Amino acid sequence: MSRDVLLSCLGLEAGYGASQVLFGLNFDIRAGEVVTLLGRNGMGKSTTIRAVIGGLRARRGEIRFDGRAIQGLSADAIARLGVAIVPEGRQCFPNLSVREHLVAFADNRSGVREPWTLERLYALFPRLKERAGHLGNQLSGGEQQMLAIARALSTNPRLLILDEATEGLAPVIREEIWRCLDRLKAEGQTTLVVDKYVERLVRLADRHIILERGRVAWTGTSAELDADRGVWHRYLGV
Ligand SMILES: Nc1ncnc2c1ncn2[C@@H]1O[C@H](COP(=O)(O)OP(=O)(O)OP(=O)(O)O)[C@@H](O)[C@H]1O
Repeated sequence: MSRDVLLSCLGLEAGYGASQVLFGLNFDIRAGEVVTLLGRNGMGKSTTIRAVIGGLRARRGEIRFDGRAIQGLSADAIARLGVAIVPEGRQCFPNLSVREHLVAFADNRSGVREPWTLERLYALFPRLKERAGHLGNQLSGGEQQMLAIARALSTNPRLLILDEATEGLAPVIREEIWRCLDRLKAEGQTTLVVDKYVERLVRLADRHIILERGRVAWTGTSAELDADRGVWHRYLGV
């Protein structure tokens, strides 16, 4: 049975000043799916995400979220519709405690019956419970990343987006983040992931979208990507 489309980009074009980066992207993400956006450096992954979250205006085309065109809305309005981003570089507040990060933005944007509570977030990331009173700038890189994910979840997003969330983390911490995403997937969290670790992403995600110079060059399931090393070589340089 096909699930409802939550996010779709239709002929999306975007860029910076005179340089066009996205040349008519088309893709869908259905409710409950975990989808990755892959591609070598500079192919337009972060630019796509910026356009989706309202940080960069689409020049042409349409971005639809839950059936509604959102490409003209502010980043704030898009966030309130239930799109949460875990940005590159974590961006925790240095002078807020862990607990404050998790209560200050709490909301139930997806209107679920059992929203994330502080207790559930601490159960997902026990380390954050141990650090509840620590300030953002007293946390390790891995703890900051967990906090960034937990903070995004505290808004009960309909779509969670992670942009290079494991960048610069030790392998053991990275795996901890992946396992948390496995659990979120099992709970039905729709997620868009940009990351480099294709081997691990094949185990985590349902589908993959590969960008090549601002266009969708390949899409397929994890089984299809796993079976075609030519695609890895051609588009991902691995
Ligand atoms: N703020 C900006 N101003 C001008 N050009 C930019 C800006 N951000 C990105 N670009 C350019 O847009 C193109 C796509 O960049 P983008 O960051 O979307 O790629 P990416 O696929 O996310 O790669 P990476 O993994 O390196 O972040 C690149 O040529 C990049 O130099």
